[in-house]
Amino acid sequence: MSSGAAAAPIFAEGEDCRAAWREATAGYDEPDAHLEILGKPVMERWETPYMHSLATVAASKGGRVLEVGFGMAIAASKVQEQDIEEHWIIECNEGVFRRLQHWAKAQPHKVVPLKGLWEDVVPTLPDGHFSGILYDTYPLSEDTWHTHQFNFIQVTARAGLCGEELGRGLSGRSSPEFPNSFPGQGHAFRLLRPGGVLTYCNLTSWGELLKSSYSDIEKMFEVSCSPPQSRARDEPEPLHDCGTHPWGWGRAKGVGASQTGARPGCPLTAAPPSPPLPQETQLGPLLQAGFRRENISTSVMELQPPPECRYYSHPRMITPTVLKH
Ligand SMILES: C[S@@+](CC[C@H](N)C(=O)[O-])C[C@H]1O[C@@H](n2cnc3c(N)ncnc32)[C@H](O)[C@@H]1O
Repeated sequence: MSSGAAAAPIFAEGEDCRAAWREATAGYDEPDAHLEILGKPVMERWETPYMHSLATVAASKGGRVLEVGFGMAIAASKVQEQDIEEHWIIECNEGVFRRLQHWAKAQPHKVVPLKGLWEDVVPTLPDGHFSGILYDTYPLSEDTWHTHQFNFIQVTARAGLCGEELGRGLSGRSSPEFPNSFPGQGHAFRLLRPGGVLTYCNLTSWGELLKSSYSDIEKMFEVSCSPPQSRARDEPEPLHDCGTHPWGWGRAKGVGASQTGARPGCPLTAAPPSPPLPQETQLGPLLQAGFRRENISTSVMELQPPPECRYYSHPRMITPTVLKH
């Protein structure tokens, strides 16, 4: 790959691959070292130790594991080596899904392949169904490049609900659109049983942030922020800006008020937080979804990507472990 290609941004301004992604060719190369879809570097074999780290966390509680995004089956194969009962996998691309079906036939533990965008499949899955979740999909548009994982993690916002109601989960009612999505619970939190574990990544985002904004990968994940002290222990993090994080998270493109159903006149929108945090802060959405700070940890591994990798050049990679109490 030329250095020109290496320097090109992964997404051009306004680029949106959503409509074409499902039918697009899954470009696995001959040594099975790379997967490209619509010219995007979706998955590469050098990530193997990192994928194994994520898979080990996701399978660490045994039971039924949900994996979102199949790619090259690197993580999935590691999950299958663990002491689990079932392995449910969501994948939206046709070619990748065919590979998943073929791969599933040879696995030691039951595989449940689920075809479609996770945004369509996840709301159909029952509450508390999984002991572990591994979320590793791919941004399908420039506007979700840095934030798609938050759509899976953060509290579901519904038009007509003020941020305060959502943050406290007061209404506790589902919507006809998403019968299994309750305001006050993000998808990940809802799907996990108590004691279950979530792990996830967005390397296409994190690789970019580590080029442009951060040199310390743990800082990139956490960014220093202290939750308000006055909150009761069991109370979820309140929202701000009708669906945004109280310290400023959520005003990023794609997760702003228009998407989260902001209600004009919501008193929380009147006072913008200060100082705002960068849009990519990982901790805020996890806390807002109901996970507790003391149950969120990370481990860092050394792994040098090959120089030709377009999306990641940092020599360290971070594995989150997020336990549901
Ligand atoms: C980075 S790869 C996953 C790599 C995998 N963890 C591995 O070890 O090989 C991301 C996968 O997520 C799929 N994907 C992207 N967006 C998705 C969505 N919204 N719903 C379901 N699958 C999605 C892509 O087609 C791709 O196969």
